[in-house]
Amino acid sequence: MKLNIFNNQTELNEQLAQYVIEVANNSIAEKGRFDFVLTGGSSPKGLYHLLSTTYKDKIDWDKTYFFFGDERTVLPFEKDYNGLMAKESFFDNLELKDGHIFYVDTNLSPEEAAADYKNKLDEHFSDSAIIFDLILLGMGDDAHTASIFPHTTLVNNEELSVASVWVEKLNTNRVSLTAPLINQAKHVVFITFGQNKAEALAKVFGEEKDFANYPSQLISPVNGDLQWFVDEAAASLVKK
Ligand SMILES: O=C1O[C@H](COP(=O)(O)O)[C@@H](O)[C@H](O)[C@H]1O
Repeated sequence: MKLNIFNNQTELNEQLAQYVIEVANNSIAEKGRFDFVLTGGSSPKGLYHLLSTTYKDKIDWDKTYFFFGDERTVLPFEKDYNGLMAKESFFDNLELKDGHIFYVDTNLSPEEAAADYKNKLDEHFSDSAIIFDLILLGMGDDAHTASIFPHTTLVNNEELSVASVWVEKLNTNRVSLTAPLINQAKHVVFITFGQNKAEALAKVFGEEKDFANYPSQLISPVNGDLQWFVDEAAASLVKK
């Protein structure tokens, strides 16, 4: 696990964009395509914009496939749908071919949407192991990641799968990749900045393992690498 600390969001996004470009180009050179899982929330908007404008020509988008680590159970493209944020800040700047974006179908019930997404992943990976090239993750100020929230069933889910989960504190369901599935990826990167993430980040990097309270601690790729891209503010309470 590597903790990369930057002075500010601008530097963080710039360096993370270079990292994504490198992983994308290596993946395309090695296997002919780049399977890229996006995070939702607000943190990645600047990165998505940078990749799809300034660095648009640095990645072969015809060989790139986009997925989502989690989705909120609002209807597709309604406010708060993670896919809407990605569409507006990323995809709308590119000329993507059909079939390159795997949205979660929230017209279905949460359970059905999770099963449907897992089927689509199995199909894309031709029924072999689902190993993404790069999974980008955010972290909430409660240390949740994807939609693996503290004290939810997803904390103890040991399947390599996609699951629906009831999140009591938000009074809603979510759909999320499970931690074991995330941990199959070749590269996992957290993007985390701002003072409001400082306490959670210190806990996640603390010596005590407490997955129920700090689900981001569950992320530990089996054969891949884990990087954190954070700013000084978020890292301010981490013991160095
Ligand atoms: O609800 C969510 O929150 C996390 C963190 O979001 P951020 O706004 O603090 O960046 C995000 O990673 C996840 O995809 C999203 O559904």
